[in-house]
Amino acid sequence: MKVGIVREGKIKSDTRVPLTPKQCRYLLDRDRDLQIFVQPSQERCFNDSEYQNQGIPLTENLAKCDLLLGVKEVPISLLLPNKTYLFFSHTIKKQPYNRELLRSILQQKIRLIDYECLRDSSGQRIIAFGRWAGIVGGHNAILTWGRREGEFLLKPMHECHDWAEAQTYYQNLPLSHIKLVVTGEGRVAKGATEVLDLMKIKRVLPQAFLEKNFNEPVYTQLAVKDMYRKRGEISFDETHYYQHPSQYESIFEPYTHTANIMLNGIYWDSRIPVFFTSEDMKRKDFTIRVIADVTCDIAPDSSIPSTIRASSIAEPIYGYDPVSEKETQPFQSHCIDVMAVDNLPNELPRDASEDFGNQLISKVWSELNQADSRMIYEATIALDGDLNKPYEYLRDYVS
Ligand SMILES: NC(=O)c1ccc[n+]([C@@H]2O[C@H](COP(=O)([O-])OP(=O)(O)OC[C@H]3O[C@@H](n4cnc5c(N)ncnc54)[C@H](O)[C@@H]3O)[C@@H](O)[C@H]2O)c1
Repeated sequence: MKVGIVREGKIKSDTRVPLTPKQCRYLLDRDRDLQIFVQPSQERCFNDSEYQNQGIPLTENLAKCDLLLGVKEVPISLLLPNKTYLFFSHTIKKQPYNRELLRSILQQKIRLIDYECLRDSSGQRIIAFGRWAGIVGGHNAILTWGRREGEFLLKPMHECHDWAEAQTYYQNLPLSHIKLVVTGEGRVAKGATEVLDLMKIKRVLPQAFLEKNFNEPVYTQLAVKDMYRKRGEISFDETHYYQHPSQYESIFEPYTHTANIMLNGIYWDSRIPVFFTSEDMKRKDFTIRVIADVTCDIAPDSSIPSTIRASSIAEPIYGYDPVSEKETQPFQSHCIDVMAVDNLPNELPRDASEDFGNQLISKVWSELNQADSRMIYEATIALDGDLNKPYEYLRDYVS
């Protein structure tokens, strides 16, 4: 098999890679029939010479490759027809901004396998950058609070050499008695709580978070049962909830009167209740002043109405005025600060890429070589110029 690693084209400053130079070498040493080529790039967190030093040839033209690996969406103008591509396509929620991309993939008879759709037999995603998004999201939430309150300046993660350096700043942060609520229990939420634990922010149960005053910074983490209830019922059936989220309503409101900081780490789609509305955000007793929205769906199709755009690593924070519902300068007392960077793992690209490549090698690589792999079939959105069966529901989106 001939594999090509494409140069990232969507966000040039996205420096992540699907396989590090050493991981390429590892794979080559174990498979004589494998060849790997890398498109040169000035931007990658692993530079061209690091690939060359591992004996991986650089080439602009990847036309000879069977499988092309990227991270973010490959721009339409760079797609090669009739190839197999593996990248995050952000099409499965019918995202309007990627409709043309999927159309073009179909027209060019490209086989598209999406990392986001690779799942194990229990339906769990098996490869993701989520933990790193959570780690950087947790860091940025506290960084934003420190700047907003003028309490301290935390070095931005992307200015740290690596994750190990960032951790050295967590020991003695002069944090006031904040209350921070983390939503979700997946990779993002776990990464975020890793940071909060390292900062020695005390973890408390949701009920204590709502009812007690603390003389130290605290956080709580909410599972789905803490965030939703079936309309007209008290008991909560998680299996039923996941099957029919639209029959449920949010019970997040008490946290909007209690928390200072919210870190959103759930998966969300339009069937799922929103946490609060823009009207709720206008209320005087809405205490949340910093929202680190790692989930980062853009309003109005978002669980958080103040996420009106994605922000960038260079300028991660914007203000949101709840009265005008418009963007403002950050760090103003009457406004809420929003951190909505949509490529957070790229603040720690080497750590995140290495972790991602390890997951790709250990959980996916052998499946790619099996013609009848169920895992690959179910993650294949397009092939032979048509939608794959599990993605038939995208027909109206592309037609
Ligand atoms: N901003 C970024 O750079 C960035 C990077 C990676 C991931 N993300 C986003 O973060 C979100 C979470 O990613 P993850 O890797 O933690 O996913 P995950 O699958 O590991 O976890 C998702 C969590 O969301 C919650 N959840 C799932 N279904 C839900 C539902 N129907 N209703 C309410 N909550 C539900 C659960 O707590 C679950 O554990 C995704 O939307 C992902 O796209 C953002």
